[in-house]
Amino acid sequence: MATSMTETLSAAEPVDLLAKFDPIIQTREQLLAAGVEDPFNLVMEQVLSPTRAICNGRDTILLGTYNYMGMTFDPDVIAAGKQAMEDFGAGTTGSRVLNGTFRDHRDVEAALRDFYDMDHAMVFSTGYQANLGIISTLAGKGDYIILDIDSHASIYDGCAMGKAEVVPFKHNDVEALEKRLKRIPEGAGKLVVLEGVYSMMGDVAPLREMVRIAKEHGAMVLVDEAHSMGFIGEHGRGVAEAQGVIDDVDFIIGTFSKSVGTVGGFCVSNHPKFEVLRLVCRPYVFTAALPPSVMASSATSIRKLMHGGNKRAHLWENSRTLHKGLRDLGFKLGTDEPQSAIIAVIMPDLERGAMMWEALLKEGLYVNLARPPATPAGMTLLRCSLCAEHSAEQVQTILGMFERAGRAIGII
Ligand SMILES: Cc1ncc(COP(=O)(O)O)c(C=O)c1O
Repeated sequence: MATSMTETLSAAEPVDLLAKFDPIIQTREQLLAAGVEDPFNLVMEQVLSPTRAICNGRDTILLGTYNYMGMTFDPDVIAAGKQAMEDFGAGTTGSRVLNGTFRDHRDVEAALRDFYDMDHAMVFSTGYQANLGIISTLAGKGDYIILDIDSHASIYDGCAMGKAEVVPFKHNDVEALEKRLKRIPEGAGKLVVLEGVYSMMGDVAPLREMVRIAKEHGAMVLVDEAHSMGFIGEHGRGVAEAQGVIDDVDFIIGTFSKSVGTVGGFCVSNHPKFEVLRLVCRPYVFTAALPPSVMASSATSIRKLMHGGNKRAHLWENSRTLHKGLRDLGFKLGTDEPQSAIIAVIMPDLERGAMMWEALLKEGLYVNLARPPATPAGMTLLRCSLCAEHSAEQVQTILGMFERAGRAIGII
């Protein structure tokens, strides 16, 4: 006898594939029940400048964006995007290897080659996809990826996709890296993956020593410079440049979603066979290319970043002032000295971190509430990221807000 469709569907109770996330749902509900505003429900209703926005109805200083160089509102960056949208339309509707390569995709890759003084540049839809694509394509089954344990999720996902053997080492520990490299079988393919600046704590990698050790052991080196492009190093090329090892790095990964102020990701390299990656890298081939407007804005921004000397100096000044001010107030910080534009304020626990985050928001300050699993060692952080457009007065205002909120919550 034939069973009806409804009977068949109601016969078996489905295993709820979302049930494994119950602890996350509970933590969130506890915080909401304690009256803490939902950090995931923040809406930028109007953006007034790179450093100010109306968020959830409040005029707010932005101290938690990656708009390090304030390029989102640069008039030339906006004009280039508008013009490209008029000339080429809103989107590409195709992969780079089919109908998705427009004039501005070529141009942004030329801008990247000039910026890094490298032979090859390949643009992806995001930095996440750049790591996913480049790492999974370079290192596959039988190869080894030796990576800092605090690496960004996109690096881990790239490793998982490629199925290489993953060998993590203790964060920023040169000896641990060497030990791991020594254990890898002779003749195996090896890719050492590092970041210039680690985005949770804002600390910088000892690339000079690490790149040397990697090379001594016959490994290729990839450095993700997402959080250093534009303001670290003599030409803003990042930590590898600042530490004098950029010529020994095989692949640099970067993103447009931070200093460049748009969206997109990239890899630059001097490797003579680099261009083959365009044919074999799945997250490059099997997705639509970014709109020409985004590419034109990005190219303009990158070229302006090449001449960003004064802005860089001001960003560093802001970073030093905020770091010293917070330390003097008694906050526990992620680094002893400011090493980048990110300053991590370590909270005693998630609950007080969330309360502090909310108190700051009520003061009119937005910072990132960073929590496990994104953070190292289960820490809760209030992550402050500075912009070259923050004025000296704004930095003082920010310190006043931290002082009031910190005293109200009892953290200082
Ligand atoms: C180190 C690092 N790599 C890659 C990415 C991904 O960049 P995107 O936002 O372009 O996907 C990020 C984003 O935060 C990052 O911090």
